[in-house]
Amino acid sequence: MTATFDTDRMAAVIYGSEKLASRRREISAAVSRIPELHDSRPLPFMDRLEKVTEMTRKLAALNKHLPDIIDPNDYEEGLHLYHEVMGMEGHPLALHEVMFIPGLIGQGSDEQYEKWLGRARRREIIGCYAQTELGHGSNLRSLETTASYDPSTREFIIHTPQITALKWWPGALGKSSNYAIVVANLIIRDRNLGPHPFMVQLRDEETHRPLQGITVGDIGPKMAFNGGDNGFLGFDNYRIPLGNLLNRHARVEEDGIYVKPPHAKVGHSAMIRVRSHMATGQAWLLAHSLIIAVRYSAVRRQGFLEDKTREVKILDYQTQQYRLFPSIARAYAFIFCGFETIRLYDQLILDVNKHGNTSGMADLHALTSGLKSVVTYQTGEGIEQARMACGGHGYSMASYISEIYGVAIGGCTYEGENMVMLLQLARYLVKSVELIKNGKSKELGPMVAYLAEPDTQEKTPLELKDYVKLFQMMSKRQSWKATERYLKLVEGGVSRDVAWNKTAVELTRASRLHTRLYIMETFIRRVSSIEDMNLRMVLRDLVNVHVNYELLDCGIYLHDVSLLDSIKNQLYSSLHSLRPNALSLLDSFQFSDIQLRSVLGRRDGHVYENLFEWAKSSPLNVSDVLPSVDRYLRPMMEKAKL
Ligand SMILES: CC/C=C\C/C=C\C/C=C\C/C=C\CCCCC(=O)SCCNC(=O)CCNC(=O)[C@H](O)C(C)(C)COP(=O)(O)OP(=O)(O)OC[C@H]1O[C@@H](n2cnc3c(N)ncnc32)[C@H](O)[C@@H]1OP(=O)(O)O
Ligand SMILES: Cc1cc2nc3c(=O)[nH]c(=O)nc-3n(C[C@H](O)[C@H](O)[C@H](O)COP(=O)(O)OP(=O)(O)OC[C@H]3O[C@@H](n4cnc5c(N)ncnc54)[C@H](O)[C@@H]3O)c2cc1C
Repeated sequence: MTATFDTDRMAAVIYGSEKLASRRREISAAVSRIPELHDSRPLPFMDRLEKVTEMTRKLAALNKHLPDIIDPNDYEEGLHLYHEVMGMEGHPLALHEVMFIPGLIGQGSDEQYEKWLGRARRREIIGCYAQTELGHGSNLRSLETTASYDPSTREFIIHTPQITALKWWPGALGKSSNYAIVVANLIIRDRNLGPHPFMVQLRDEETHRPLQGITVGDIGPKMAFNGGDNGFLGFDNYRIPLGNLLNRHARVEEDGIYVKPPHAKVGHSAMIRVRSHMATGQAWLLAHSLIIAVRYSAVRRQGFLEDKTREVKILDYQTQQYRLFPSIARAYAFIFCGFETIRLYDQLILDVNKHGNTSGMADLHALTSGLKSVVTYQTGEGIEQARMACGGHGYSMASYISEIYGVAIGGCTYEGENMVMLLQLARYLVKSVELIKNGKSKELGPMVAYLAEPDTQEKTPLELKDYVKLFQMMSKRQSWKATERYLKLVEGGVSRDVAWNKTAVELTRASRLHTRLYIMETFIRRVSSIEDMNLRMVLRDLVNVHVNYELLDCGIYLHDVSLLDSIKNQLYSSLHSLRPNALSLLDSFQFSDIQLRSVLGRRDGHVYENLFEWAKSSPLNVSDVLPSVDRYLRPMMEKAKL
């Protein structure tokens, strides 16, 4: 089937500009010409140590070639080059770029930039972000690592009081990093001032050996990210200079006077940054799995429809379309709302760092808390459907989908466990409903203004604005229902914390609906703004799939469920309309075969030949008879014959 649009033009919409889309193609082509930058053999055949070694080898090769391929100051070009060469299984600089440098920029003073930023950017030093501990990840107020100020030497003494205080999980900490931003409780004269970020040298810059007072190592294999070295870290009264407290916002004077930051949570900026980028990051993972599944579904033939002389492409089955197409729509929706969220984050950082204005922090915290939770969960769902859509071959590592899944669902946990983050958004929603109840609707932010709208009669949606209206109504009702349940318990004498816990499931439901509404609205807004009518029409088909699917999926929140019948029909017809463009919508992401690392999803479509070659290359097939057969199996069978 031929698509009705040009994938290069769609790539420009996905990546935000013609220039970036074409630079991405050039970068992929450049990488394809440099064998040193390719995996030396398929990653799924490697054990953990080989993977870590391979990632480190490629990283060093990349560092060498990087200035010939990209403008080192161009963040987007760099990101693409990394995805292409390093893939998704982790590497020594994984946290350096994502949290260490941004953490230093967000929390460090100009003087501290002078000291460490240039060195970090040149990669003279490698850093990570060490916050989570063995005993606590979500509840930052219970972190146990301490940084006690000693005015006599103008130093902080960093200490791990017990095993639960060991830092545990930080990416690239175990074996690669020689520096870390360590989050520890600042203690001045026995007063605990809460978690603060400190720049800490962990290893000798010459020998790479841990410094005296530091215990550091790798935490072992994980569901994914096994090319990376997530680590543990302990401190035994380890001293660092006063100047190592990252002090753009909070300061300690030499005599121990504490100058507090303009907002209690301003030190969380590195986390907010990653959360703001997660929608685009997850969209990219979802699109990876979908292109594999849709390419395969356009080649695989199984069973018959009308024509009994030729088996049908499995992509023509309505169930296959229902399994895959709503996720294509979500991948696009996540990309578009992700870009909008990144813009909001960039604006906030400018406001905070340049103008000391922290007024937007609560809004962005609420938004990104909900967004990271919904997007990671739905991405996991979509990838798992993509795997099942490939039948048995999806289960093989040749598809690479299980690796993508493992990486993606890490996002449900890191950067704030999803339930915990949904409950953060819920606090914001409850406060908003309380404002309305107290006659202060004017104080509501624009994203929650709909919570004050009166209920109207539900009617079959015909235009996009009708879908938004229905979704707003469902979301509003759930926020009110959860708030009223919570307040009733409080009014009945239950403590706020216990009442909150007794309402928590309803609260998370409210957060999900609010976030899904935001995703839907940004998707519609972006598609409506596209000038190229041809592209806009294709994306409009995608939006139709999205709004109908989302509404059906949330149908239990409607009062009049009879509406669902017409929505079902609209969904089935929009799946059918999308079929001719489904593959090209994914081709528009322009992932190269090198980047995809999937034998099943290669562009050439020679699925069976490629799978056979892959199987033949398995290390188990190097000899016809394995030593284990000689050692155990044959003797066992011989014995049975006696
Ligand atoms: C460019 C590329 C970037 C990303 C690429 C995309 C994908 C990534 C690819 C690969 C992944 C690689 C690496 C993964 C890296 C993972 C790194 C980590 O996981 S780092 C560790 C992360 N840890 C967490 O996220 C911990 C989660 N917990 C918290 O954040 C907090 O504890 C909490 C749950 C938010 C609660 O905070 P706290 O206990 O401090 O606050 P209180 O309960 O006291 O709440 C008081 C009040 O403050 C509000 N609040 C909390 N946080 C913020 C904030 N950041 N901003 C504004 N306001 C905040 C809170 O809501 C309360 O408000 P109130 O209701 O009182 O009004
Ligand atoms: C791949 C990966 C990479 C990571 N990288 C880093 C890194 O670079 N640096 C770093 O510092 N950390 C990192 N982490 C750690 C990560 O940030 C934490 O694991 C995460 O914040 C969750 O905390 P936790 O493990 O303590 O889970 P817990 O908080 O113990 O969660 C366990 C369960 O308890 C529930 N729960 C907890 N609190 C509440 C509550 N208040 N209300 C309701 N339910 C609750 C959760 O919903 C969950 O179901 C990484 C983790 C992973 C998986």
